[in-house]
Amino acid sequence: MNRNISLRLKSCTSVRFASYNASSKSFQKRKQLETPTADIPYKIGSYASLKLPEEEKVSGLHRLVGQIDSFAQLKLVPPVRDALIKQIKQSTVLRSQNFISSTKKVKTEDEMNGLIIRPTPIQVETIKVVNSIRRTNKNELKVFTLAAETGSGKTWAYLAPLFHKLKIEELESGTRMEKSQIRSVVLVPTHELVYQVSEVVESVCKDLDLSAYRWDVDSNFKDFIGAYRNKIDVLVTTPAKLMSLEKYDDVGSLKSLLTGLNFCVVDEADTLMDKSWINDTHAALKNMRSLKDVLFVSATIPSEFNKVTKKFFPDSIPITTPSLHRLPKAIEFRNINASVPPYKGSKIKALAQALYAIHSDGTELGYEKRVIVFCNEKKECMKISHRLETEFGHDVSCISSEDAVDVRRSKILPFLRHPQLLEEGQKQTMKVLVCTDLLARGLNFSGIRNVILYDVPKTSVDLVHRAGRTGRMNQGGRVFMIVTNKDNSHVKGLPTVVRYKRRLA
Ligand SMILES: Nc1ncnc2c1ncn2[C@@H]1O[C@H](COP(=O)(O)OP(=O)(O)OP(=O)(O)O)[C@@H](O)[C@H]1O
Repeated sequence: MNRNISLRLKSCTSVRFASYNASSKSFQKRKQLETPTADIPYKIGSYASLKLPEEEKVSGLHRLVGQIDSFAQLKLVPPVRDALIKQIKQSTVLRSQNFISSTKKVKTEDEMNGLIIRPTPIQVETIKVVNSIRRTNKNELKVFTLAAETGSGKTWAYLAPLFHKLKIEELESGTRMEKSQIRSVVLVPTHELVYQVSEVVESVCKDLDLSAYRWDVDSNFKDFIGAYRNKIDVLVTTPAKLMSLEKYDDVGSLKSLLTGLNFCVVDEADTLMDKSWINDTHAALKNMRSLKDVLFVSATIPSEFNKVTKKFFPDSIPITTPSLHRLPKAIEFRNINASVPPYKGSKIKALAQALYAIHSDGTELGYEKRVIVFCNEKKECMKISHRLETEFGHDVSCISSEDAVDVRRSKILPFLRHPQLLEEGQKQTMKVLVCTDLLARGLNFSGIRNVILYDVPKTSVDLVHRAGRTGRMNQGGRVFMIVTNKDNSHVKGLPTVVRYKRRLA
């Protein structure tokens, strides 16, 4: 960081995050709204954007969570269980703060080191329900809507039953398993997610002697068709990219290409079922005629998504966790009021000061710090990152949908991988990523400790996704939201809502 600027900032104010006058009327009013005991859902915008399934449909599942403490208690073929545990261990960051079952109070040394992996609530529920549904009609379509808080291990919640079913089918059909088919597909909204999910899928497929294929912008049709002729066990792609297969002469029709496809996951379903994506998602699903299991997976259930799934799949089975629509408990949430001195209404100054405070707060010792800044509008991102770089000397990357996919990937990578160790005696470094949440949705940023919301998110859905890039899998994280006096009391009350674990609506 530019030394002059950091000194100026330091002299302006000590590390300062806004506080409110506790005697003011608005404070008193807010206090009433935030009564910790009240389990009334808390709205961010002017209307409720989130919806919960009926209590009686999920209460039995919630009871299950306390009863199961090990993957061994869940119905999974042993190679799948072993591969799952191996992959999770490889991907864990900062082992000592890894997920440890809350039902078990005494932590052994292995647990403290992250060597014992226990299923998270959403993993318990999904594996139990999807793997145990007994079919009267073996070919009957079953649709599941699976929703749990961000960073709670939803990827493995759907991959475990998917791999389990693939292995069971193989055992049942022996050597009669047909070639030239796609057996399952995982649909995600962005190329970044195709990459992230397929990395996990590919590594597990190797252990399970299955084949994975990533059909993405940089894939080549000749390779794809070669893989298809040998059988693709898991295809990872976006709905639009899947539909693009229709344009190749060798394919004939997408329906025939997808004959034999039994299992489909629609990951980040709240995005893939919203109005800008639904046409592609719907078109892709319509081409899958032999589906037996469809899993819609999401961190939130927006009202619109709830309406659409109810309309198309009235018998869908909800699988949700007790903490759905609450921010992860490991998150500490604070507001920064940009209307007060020294910012005097300048959000960019408030942001620069927050970054400076994070940079010098003595946390993450020995590691490069990484901070993610979310804005509401694409065009704002460029402006903000430019000013942070030129006026305040920060090391900033800005993701834009106009960047080529590989450029975007290289910008995001330093934030996805584990934090880098600094060399002995090296001065603290810090990288900043400025983006909108669309490109960051679902990305498993590894060990990110600080997120800044430059703009107040427009809905609870946006808030959940953005804040959820930190505090993943019970690792601690801080979220700072820049507010102004113009924001309403509901917005200003969010830190208390998060502290008391109130549900968002
Ligand atoms: N049972 C477990 N114990 C410990 N770590 C786990 C477990 N299951 C998954 N993880 C790890 O937790 C991290 C977050 O998982 P994942 O990305 O699946 O979260 P998610 O619920 O899909 O989040 P989002 O809603 O943001 O997409 C990953 O690094 C994953 O390897």
